Amino acid sequence: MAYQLINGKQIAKEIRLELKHEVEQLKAEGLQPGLAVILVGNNPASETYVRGKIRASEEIGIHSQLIRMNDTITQEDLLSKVRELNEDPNIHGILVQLPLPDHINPDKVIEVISPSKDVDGFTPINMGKLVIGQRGLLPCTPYGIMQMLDRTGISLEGKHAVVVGRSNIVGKPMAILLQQANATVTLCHSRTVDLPHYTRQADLIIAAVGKLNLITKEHVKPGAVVIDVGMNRNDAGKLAGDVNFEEVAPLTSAITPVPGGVGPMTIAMLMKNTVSAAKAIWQR
Ligand SMILES: NC(=O)C1=CN([C@@H]2O[C@H](COP(=O)(O)OP(=O)(O)OC[C@H]3O[C@@H](n4cnc5c(N)ncnc54)[C@H](OP(=O)(O)O)[C@@H]3O)[C@@H](O)[C@H]2O)C=CC1
Ligand SMILES: Nc1nc(=O)c2c([nH]1)NC[C@@H]1CN(c3ccc(C(=O)N[C@@H](CCC(=O)O)C(=O)O)cc3)C=[N+]21
Ligand SMILES: [Mg+2]
Repeated sequence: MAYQLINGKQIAKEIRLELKHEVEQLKAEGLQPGLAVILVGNNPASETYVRGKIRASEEIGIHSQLIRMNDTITQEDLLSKVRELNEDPNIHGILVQLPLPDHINPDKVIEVISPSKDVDGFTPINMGKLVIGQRGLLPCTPYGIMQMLDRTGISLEGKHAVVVGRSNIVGKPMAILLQQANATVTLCHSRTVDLPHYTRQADLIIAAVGKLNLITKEHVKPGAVVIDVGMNRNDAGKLAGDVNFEEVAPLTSAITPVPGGVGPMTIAMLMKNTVSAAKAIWQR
């Protein structure tokens, strides 16, 4: 069966181009959006992702500042840095790259980020707004997936969406957004008994676990749409998702690849949130 390969890389490129034009206009009016990225330590995966974020900012014309901190830094010093950025008028978006070293409590760090500069959408205020349906900054990965589905013309109304993974940064906000788009949502996790029983009923599967090849052909109903959030390394050391692409893709009506699917959308939405934050802060 022919399936549609959802080209997240291309959709993300289009969004970045739209943002570039918007930033050109804002700059002409005297506003340059600014993003600060804090990277603690030198985890190689984090280095790659942060580089992607800085590169996208430069391309769009967003002022970016990369703040590197040693992994021996104290939690208090990290909190002070965030508070300083909260007060910096040239910075409209603050992102603290996760994961953080074990001696730092990520919840404490996220909590001090000003909600109006929280371009990850991770603060309790923005998470709370999401849950009660108020406008706020949305978490980039679920937001990017919603944009990707929308721009691909995949409707959600009345569909059964099964989200696998319940993290605060992907699975949980994803389930909320899908439900707000009138899908019927099932949220699965590591204690789910008989995962394929649920995923086989899905019109849309969102796999956000972090386990190579977790989703096989036995998990998928013919014609389903499959979105792969996972970022894993396979035996050959290559990036691969949670979905066994080779065997699953022919069963689907549409599927995202890894790389080139959800990842680039996440970065595009970070850029979108930074522009939105800049406009909102500027207007008040
Ligand atoms: N492309 C992108 O832009 C992004 C990709 N990622 C990637 O997505 C993946 C998930 O990230 P994240 O949400 O942060 O990960 P977490 O590790 O925080 O969460 C993983 C979730 O998967 C669940 N889980 C674990 N094993 C199973 C299983 N066998 N069956 C069903 N559910 C299971 C866990 O359940 P429980 O709650 O019970 O522990 C948990 O809810 C990772 O590969 C990450 O690298 C993440 C962010 C952005
Ligand atoms: N505060 C915070 N915010 C995040 O948004 C955040 C985070 N911490 N910690 C880690 C996860 C992971 N994440 C990704 C972003 C882009 C790609 C991405 O661009 N992936 C490319 C490939 C990149 C490569 O080649 O390695 C792709 O899928 O095509 C992947 C993963 C954001 N995260
Ligand atoms: Mg991807």
